[in-house]
Amino acid sequence: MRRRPLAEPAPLEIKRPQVPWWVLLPWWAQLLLSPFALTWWALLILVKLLGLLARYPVMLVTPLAGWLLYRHFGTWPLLLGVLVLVNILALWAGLHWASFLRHGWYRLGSEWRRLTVYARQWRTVMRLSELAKETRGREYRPHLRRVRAEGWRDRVRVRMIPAQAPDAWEARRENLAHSFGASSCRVRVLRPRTIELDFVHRDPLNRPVEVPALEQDAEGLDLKRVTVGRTETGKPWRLRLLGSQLLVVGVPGAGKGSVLWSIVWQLAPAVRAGLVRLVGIDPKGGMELGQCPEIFDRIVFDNGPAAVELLEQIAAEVKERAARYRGVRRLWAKETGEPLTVLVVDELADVIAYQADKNLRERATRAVQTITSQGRAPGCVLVGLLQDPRKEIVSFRHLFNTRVALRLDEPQQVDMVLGDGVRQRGAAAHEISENTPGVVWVKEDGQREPVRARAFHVTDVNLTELREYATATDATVHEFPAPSSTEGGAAA
Ligand SMILES: Nc1ncnc2c1ncn2[C@@H]1O[C@H](COP(=O)(O)OP(=O)(O)OP(=O)(O)O)[C@@H](O)[C@H]1O
Repeated sequence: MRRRPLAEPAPLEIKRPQVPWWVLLPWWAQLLLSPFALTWWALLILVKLLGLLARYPVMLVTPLAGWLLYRHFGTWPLLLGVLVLVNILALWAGLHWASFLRHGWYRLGSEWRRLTVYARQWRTVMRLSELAKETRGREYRPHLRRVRAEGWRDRVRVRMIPAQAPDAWEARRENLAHSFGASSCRVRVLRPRTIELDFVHRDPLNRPVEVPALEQDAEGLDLKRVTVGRTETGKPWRLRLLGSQLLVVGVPGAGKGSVLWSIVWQLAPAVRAGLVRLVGIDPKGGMELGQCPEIFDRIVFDNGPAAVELLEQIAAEVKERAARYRGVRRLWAKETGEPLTVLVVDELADVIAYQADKNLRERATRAVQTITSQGRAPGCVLVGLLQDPRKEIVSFRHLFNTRVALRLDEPQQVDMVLGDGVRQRGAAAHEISENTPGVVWVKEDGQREPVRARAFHVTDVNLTELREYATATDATVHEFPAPSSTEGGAAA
């Protein structure tokens, strides 16, 4: 009788050995193909070497030049060469620190960090974080492209593997940051299949940005590029006011006030010169705008009938100006002979959503919609501040073409404020620290990339200065040219 085995044999758990196809060719065919194969390999090695040279030019060329100098001329010329190089670099740094940092120090830093951090660990991190995939014996691994170190962050460009989406990287941001020794990691989509990872080491916006001195006249002010703070790359944060409608959203204490006062601060010379007219509504009883009411032409401190009437007057002004400009000009300019109207509504929701009187609420909503949808060309700008960006509160967010997200609670709120896909490009407003009020993510229509910036820190002392400035009597008033006969005729 046959005895049954005690246990089933385990399935064979080894990989089938794979041999290259050319091994199976007859020897004469291999001999015939060998010159082509050798040329191919030589070309491959050459391309690899050129690739290395392109990635590490400073780190390869400098020692190579030193070695050649030493071989041909000896030790002293080498030392002399090193001395000359050090002096040139010191002179460069002394004369133009910014360009030395950008093209010298950061260039070397990029190569160094690529070699010692990213290239060294790339394969392991990709495999362990399951961003590399294996199928039918072949491994697909995301490709490490350009690395740029900028001191506070490293920008690492990556080509994703087929069938991969940026979401996979979004979900592993923490893992990647820890693996590469950064404090956080942002994912930005550059184009199909190519993303850029920002490995942030420190926040360049962790210190408040001081307000500049008040300008005495409005000569240098460009209403399409009003500087209201500094971006994380160290450049001025410029907001487009002319031709814009602005929505500023943030949780309480996020620093909405600083965005608002930075705008007013920079507009003050134009207000004094009569080029800009500021109108304000502060439903919180003047807690915010009441700090410097003198700068406003008209101001209302509640969300009742007075606020609604003011909104309706501005909406009527929009329509009247639009009728006059029709066929004459496409956008407000100084030459129209009338000021740009900037309407600031602190806590917009109090006027259009929380007002208990349905009639007032609806009238306010209609007026705000008219201003935001038609106000751009006739020179009426709405700066609306908001805590809650939900659709039930403001259903016409799309009418604001510049959107500023301060600190928010949830990722969904970021999408509501900045629009779909902007968070995927790195604008993580829900991750702004409580310790950095005034830090924002801004998205302007027509600009692909969102910008991270910090508004000026406008203190109580600055606001006192602004009050004095607004009430000073020695201001130079801008002389508007007489409106052209066509515009005047249309108005009549
Ligand atoms: N840009 C900034 N730089 C430094 N500190 C700031 C900045 N903006 C605001 N702060 C500080 O953060 C705190 C809250 O700011 P602010 O009152 O402007 O917030 P808010 O969003 O307007 O709050 P709320 O909705 O309650 O009015 C204040 O103490 C202010 O000094």
